[in-house]
Amino acid sequence: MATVLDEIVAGVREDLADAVAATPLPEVQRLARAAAPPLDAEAALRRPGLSLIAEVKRSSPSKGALAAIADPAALAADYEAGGATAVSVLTERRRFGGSLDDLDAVRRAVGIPVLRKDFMVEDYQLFEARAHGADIILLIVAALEQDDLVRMQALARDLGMTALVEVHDEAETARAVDAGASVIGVNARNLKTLAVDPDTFGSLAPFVPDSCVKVAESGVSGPADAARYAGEGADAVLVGEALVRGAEPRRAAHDLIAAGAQS
Ligand SMILES: O=P(O)(O)OC[C@@H](O)[C@@H](O)c1c[nH]c2ccccc12
Repeated sequence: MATVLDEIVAGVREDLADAVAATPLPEVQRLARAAAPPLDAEAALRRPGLSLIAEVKRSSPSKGALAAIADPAALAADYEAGGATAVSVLTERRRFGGSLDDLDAVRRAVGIPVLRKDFMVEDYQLFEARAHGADIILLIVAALEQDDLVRMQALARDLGMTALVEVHDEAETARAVDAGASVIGVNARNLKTLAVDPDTFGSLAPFVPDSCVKVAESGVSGPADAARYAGEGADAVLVGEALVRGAEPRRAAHDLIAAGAQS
């Protein structure tokens, strides 16, 4: 039976065919090489203290519409002012309501690294991310064959971007490490069932080498969750829903970082 992840990837592939028809690969490659140089996101994430990757997220497959984000640039600027290390922008259209327009708006608004958060299954999408100013791309191990994971990670590096390699279980963590990932994200949300298990990070962190940046993704509802992940060894937390739903994203970002620093 097709999982949610399979369905999302199928939709992404359909949209991708339209993108390639509109802007063929050689053109998107040219735009990627011509873009302003990428920021060193990995170095930023390695700075002491708990880093926050704050997400611009309109909808999710599990909860539907999360927030009417009228001005993604203003939201991202608030995240930066609150001390976020990087901004994640969901660009997947069908289930998350995102777009490359959101990425462009955020890129213009902030001076910190920007993550293109999408379901990357073709090299084309990496060039496209770079052309739109991304410094970080997401590679979901569960959505990729090992040779694709290895090749796409190398391509991200070649383009000067950082790959955030996402895992959900021990086997995927081993694949990420084998692929030479230097930034590993443990997603507490199972992309097959959409359930969040807050113990996922703590149980997988011991399998992530200390040389890697460890990112705890999903299910952070407030400062206590950020502090817990920091205590379990997270270098960074990736937070979406709690930030977009709140009234004061700048303060909320600040409070998450402060809680991580204390633990
Ligand atoms: O909104 P949350 O629970 O704070 O989660 C943010 C982020 O971890 C989540 O959006 C996410 C993590 N990995 C993904 C992969 C694809 C789409 C979305 C995601």
